[in-house]
Amino acid sequence: MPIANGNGAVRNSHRSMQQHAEGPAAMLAIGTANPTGVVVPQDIFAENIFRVTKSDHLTELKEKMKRICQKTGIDKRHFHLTEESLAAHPEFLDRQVPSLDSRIDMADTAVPELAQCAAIKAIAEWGRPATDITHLVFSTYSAWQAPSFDHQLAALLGLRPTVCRTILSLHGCYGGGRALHLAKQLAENNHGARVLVACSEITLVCFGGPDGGNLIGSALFGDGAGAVIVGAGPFTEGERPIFEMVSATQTTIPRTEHVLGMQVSGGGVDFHLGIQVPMLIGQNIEKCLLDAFTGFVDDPSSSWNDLFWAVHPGGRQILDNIDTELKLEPGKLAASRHVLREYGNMSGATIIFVLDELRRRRKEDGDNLLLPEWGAMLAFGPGITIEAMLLRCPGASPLNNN
Ligand SMILES: CC(C)(COP(=O)(O)OP(=O)(O)OC[C@H]1O[C@@H](n2cnc3c(N)ncnc32)[C@H](O)[C@@H]1OP(=O)(O)O)[C@@H](O)C(=O)NCCC(=O)NCCSC(=O)/C=C/c1ccc(O)cc1
Repeated sequence: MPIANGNGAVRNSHRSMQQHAEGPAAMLAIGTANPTGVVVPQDIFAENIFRVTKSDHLTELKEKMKRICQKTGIDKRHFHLTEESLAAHPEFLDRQVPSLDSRIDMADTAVPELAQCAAIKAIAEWGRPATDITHLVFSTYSAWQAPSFDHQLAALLGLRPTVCRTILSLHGCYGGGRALHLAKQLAENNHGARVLVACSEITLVCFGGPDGGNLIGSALFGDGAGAVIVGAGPFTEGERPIFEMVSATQTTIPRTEHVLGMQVSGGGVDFHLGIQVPMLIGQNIEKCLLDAFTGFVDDPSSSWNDLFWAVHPGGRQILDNIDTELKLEPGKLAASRHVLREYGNMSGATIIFVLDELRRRRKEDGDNLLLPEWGAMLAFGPGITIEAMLLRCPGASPLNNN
């Protein structure tokens, strides 16, 4: 029973949850998933999208789409939307025809189910029952109703009724970074908390026939979901921190709100990716990193190559500009480029794939040999907003702080 104290504040029986945790939060398990139905190789994407949207007569636009696809650094992408479901929803092809309701109907099942696939893998790796999860943070650009996907995912996974749910909507590509940042704060401020982060992104809400404005997004975005279990010490036997989440910041680049964004209309979600996005991110990235890491790393700017890097691969040009601005050695962004190549830009979920790929490479090479001890995680999206996190790979030895 809650008990009011003298100041009117409330003490409840879960006293331990009100205490701070020990040490920084850490990622304890990671899972990812993609729709299995449709995999489109990038070299036939232009032919494919113009055919299925009955746009073959737009020959100049199609040639431009081919040019863009060749520059993306993407080999293939996974999609939920099949040609059969498109045939059943011809309204998806024409932005002028109302289609938001049908898109929401389809997303209502597809988004939480894909999140469930990723979360089941993360929970299995974590090794504890789903009912031990105390908080859920769900991020997606497809949430348009309440109760929402956080509620559905909690039911699908059998989380306890007291799980504290939060849904982040429309953060776009920095949604995964924002969700992890929030999970860090929740885990560190609630003793014993175990936070499930889930990001599930399915392009069906923004799918449309090619027009002058949506070529870039259409050439880049793919479908995927990622899940991470976040917790801080004391760790239970069997819990193994993968990446410690040492410090985190969010920065908005001033006067760039018009450059990158999305807009809901009766015809679905339109996105706008300004041509200046890669340049703006490149120009601002070092200052943002210095703000995030000063005080935690000695003279961080002298040592960008001493870090491992988990960067959201928003587009090939963005990765190239970060390489150039930070003078990174070849291969520093290999995990990001790998994820971009294999899956495209899955918006907020992508950063979780990059973290998973980094830890896979670390494992393959024998714990900690390939990766430096300290690393940087970066995610960007509308705002332009940059989420930065300083990560640390703990030693390979088992951790048991009980
Ligand atoms: C791979 C790209 C697309 C092309 O490579 P390139 O080296 O710049 O190649 P080119 O300079 O030869 O450009 C090819 C063509 O594309 C055109 N183009 C080149 N960027 C553009 C352009 N943003 N516009 C419109 N034409 C262009 C360019 O003008 C050119 O046209 P053309 O001369 O007719 O062949 C490259 O520019 C690139 O990586 N751009 C970054 C893309 C980008 O902003 N990504 C989003 C980052 S933020 C994020 O991840 C998600 C946000 C999000 C938001 C909403 C959501 O719903 C979900 C998510």
